[in-house]
Amino acid sequence: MNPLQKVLVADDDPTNRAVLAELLKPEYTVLLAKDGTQALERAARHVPDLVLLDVMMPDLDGFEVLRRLRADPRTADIAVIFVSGLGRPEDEAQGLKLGAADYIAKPFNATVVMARVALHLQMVRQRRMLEHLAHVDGLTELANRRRFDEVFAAEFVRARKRATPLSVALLDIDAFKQYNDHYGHPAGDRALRAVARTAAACVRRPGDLAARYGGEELVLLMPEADAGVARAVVDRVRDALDRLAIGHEASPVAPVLTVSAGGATLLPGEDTTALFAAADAHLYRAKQAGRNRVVWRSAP
Ligand SMILES: Nc1nc2c(ncn2[C@@H]2O[C@H](COP(=O)(O)OP(=O)(O)OP(=O)(O)O)[C@@H](O)[C@H]2O)c(=O)[nH]1
Repeated sequence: MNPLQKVLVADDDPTNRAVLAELLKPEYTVLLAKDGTQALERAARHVPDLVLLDVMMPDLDGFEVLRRLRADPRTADIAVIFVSGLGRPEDEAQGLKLGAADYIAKPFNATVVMARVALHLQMVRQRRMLEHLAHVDGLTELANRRRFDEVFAAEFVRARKRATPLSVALLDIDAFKQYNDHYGHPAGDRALRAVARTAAACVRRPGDLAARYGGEELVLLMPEADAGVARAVVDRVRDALDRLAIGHEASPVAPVLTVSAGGATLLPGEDTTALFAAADAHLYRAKQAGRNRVVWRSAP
């Protein structure tokens, strides 16, 4: 049992709240809400792993609270169990149709509540693990290409809607084949992890994403960064790698591991495919021009 998992108990009856809190406290972090409004506010602020939600509450009823939780991206995925005095099958069916994980009728049995809470929290952990595996590259621990594609599509929509800049940079390790040939594949893996860590440490703004696009190619997604800001981020990565000074005796470019980078900032009328292709084309130019440099698409 993970003591850090958070359970929010939302019930207008102080006795019910106290009973549930006492039950849950030894094993979970318990948060309390005395009505629907407070439940929504606490759920958005603390993002609990599970909500035990009363149905009949004075301001917003539990069904409405669940609808609003689902409508807010911050709380949409939180598991909800209804704990309700409405014990008719149609009430239970309505709760489950709205997307509740479970429905417990009052008066409840403490052992059954605890067993169901444990079961649903285990499912939450398993779902998170699957999401992690689906989104994270195993070697570098950066976001993987699938995750990048999802975030790129979402950030593109946001950038268009808000008329804010969106920049993409592709980074490719120079002479990495020679590195592997010279130092061996396990050392190549370590170097790749070091470059990934360095890149991740340099993209620090909320919304920024560093991902492994494939092989020895990383991609940085920088929402709200214009070309100047984004290029400075790539320069930071290159400076940090310089300081790290991972020896590369076999490189024709420098005695240490270097990267080439190509970047582009979204133009009016451009889609994600064209923006990515522009960054890629400029990476190619950086390689052609001798590697160990950044080439950014100039503004038209
Ligand atoms: N160790 C290791 N090597 C990888 C991994 N993914 C890709 N590579 C290697 O990266 C190398 C990429 O080779 P190339 O595409 O020729 O690129 P390069 O040698 O860096 O040449 P330039 O990019 O033109 O400077 C190949 O030897 C791949 O085997 C990985 O996960 N681990």
